Amino acid sequence: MNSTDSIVVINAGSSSIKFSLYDGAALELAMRGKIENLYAGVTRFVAQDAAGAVIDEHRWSGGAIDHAAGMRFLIDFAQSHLAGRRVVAVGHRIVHGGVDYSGPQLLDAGVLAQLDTLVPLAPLHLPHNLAPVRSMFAMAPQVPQVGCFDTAFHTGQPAAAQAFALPARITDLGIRRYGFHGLSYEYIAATLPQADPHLANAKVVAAHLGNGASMCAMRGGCSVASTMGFTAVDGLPMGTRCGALDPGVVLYLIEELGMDVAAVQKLLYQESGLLGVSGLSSDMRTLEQSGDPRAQAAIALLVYRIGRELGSLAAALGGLDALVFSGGIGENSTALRAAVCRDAAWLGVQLDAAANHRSGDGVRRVSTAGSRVPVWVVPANEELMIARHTLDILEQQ
Ligand SMILES: Nc1ncnc2c1ncn2[C@@H]1O[C@H](COP(=O)(O)OP(=O)(O)O)[C@@H](O)[C@H]1O
Ligand SMILES: CC(=O)OP(=O)(O)O
Ligand SMILES: [Mg+2]
Repeated sequence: MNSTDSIVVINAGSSSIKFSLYDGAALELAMRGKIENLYAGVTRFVAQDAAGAVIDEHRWSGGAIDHAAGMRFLIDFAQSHLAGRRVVAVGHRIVHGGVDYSGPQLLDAGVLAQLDTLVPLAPLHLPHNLAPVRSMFAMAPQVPQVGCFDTAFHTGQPAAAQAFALPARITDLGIRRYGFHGLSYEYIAATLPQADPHLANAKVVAAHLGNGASMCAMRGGCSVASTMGFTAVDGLPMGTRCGALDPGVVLYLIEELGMDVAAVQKLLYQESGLLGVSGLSSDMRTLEQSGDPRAQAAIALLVYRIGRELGSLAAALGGLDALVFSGGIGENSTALRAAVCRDAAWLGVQLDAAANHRSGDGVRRVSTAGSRVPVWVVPANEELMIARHTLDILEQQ
């Protein structure tokens, strides 16, 4: 890697595509951009330079922008802003690695074919994660591409945390709990001890609350348990996903309501969560600004489920030394942080109202000096983890 060599990172989520450009072996951020609200009423694109200054913005209305159109736009944008840089690798977030991929992986046609078989385990994500890899191979076959898996960080969880109480012949097929948002948790695990060295070996629960949402129990920076399981529909209610559900509900939907697999999948992944409960929107900002009681009911259900999971994850850890908020909601919603922390007072959590409201976009502590359990906000940075893993793989070639 010399100073004009760069790594491109692509993080295709369920409702957004983020990209970042990192320069040289020090992985200095040169530029980042995001298309958000794909498929929704107004899709927004914004690109920023390393200092955070906006260098371009764009809006589309009418729900016309899907993942493919978003990627085409981003590729055109990135190509016209490379300014003499040489792209030496592209790193991708890939949501599911199944049983076979427990670390970053150089991608090729064989790996892609294997990952295609995991699409039913992450229908909202994996097709959108894999499509840009194929477009890049078609455009620039000589540029190495690296896949970084959301599931990888959780592979060291204790056996009990990974198990469903199903017969061994089913478990042996790989039907077990995996956990997701691993790149986000890995970044938090790396960042928190820098903010407070006392937390290096601590029992930490981190909540990644974005359009997809999960929580992770970490001990000494390693994943011990997660609210997401076999798929990213488990655990907390999300923008459009239902979260944990009695499996009997699925049987009832099929047997008694006559729904087929596609209809059940659409209901659980795209019509539930904040959108389904409120009947209004999957977007937390919209719900918070709404006076409609259904919007408040949806937020209250999310807060309730976060509180229940927090107790469960603290039990998995045998205690709680710190609580971390991340993701679009966790970083920005002061009201949600306040509600969650109020309910978690019994665990020794005491939020500092002024610190919670103070605007800022860096790593920050938002609990009182006397709070037994410190509360931190750590802005998600899955992209930096992907860039680091991609560089590691490049250096091993
Ligand atoms: N200022 C804010 N207040 C409350 N919620 C916010 C704010 N900014 C963003 N959000 C919420 O964050 C969520 C999107 O999170 P994000 O992590 O960007 O999504 P993704 O999982 O697609 O990457 C949306 O529900 C959005 O409304
Ligand atoms: C795993 C997952 O839910 O991802 P996202 O938050 O990008 O939807
Ligand atoms: Mg996300």
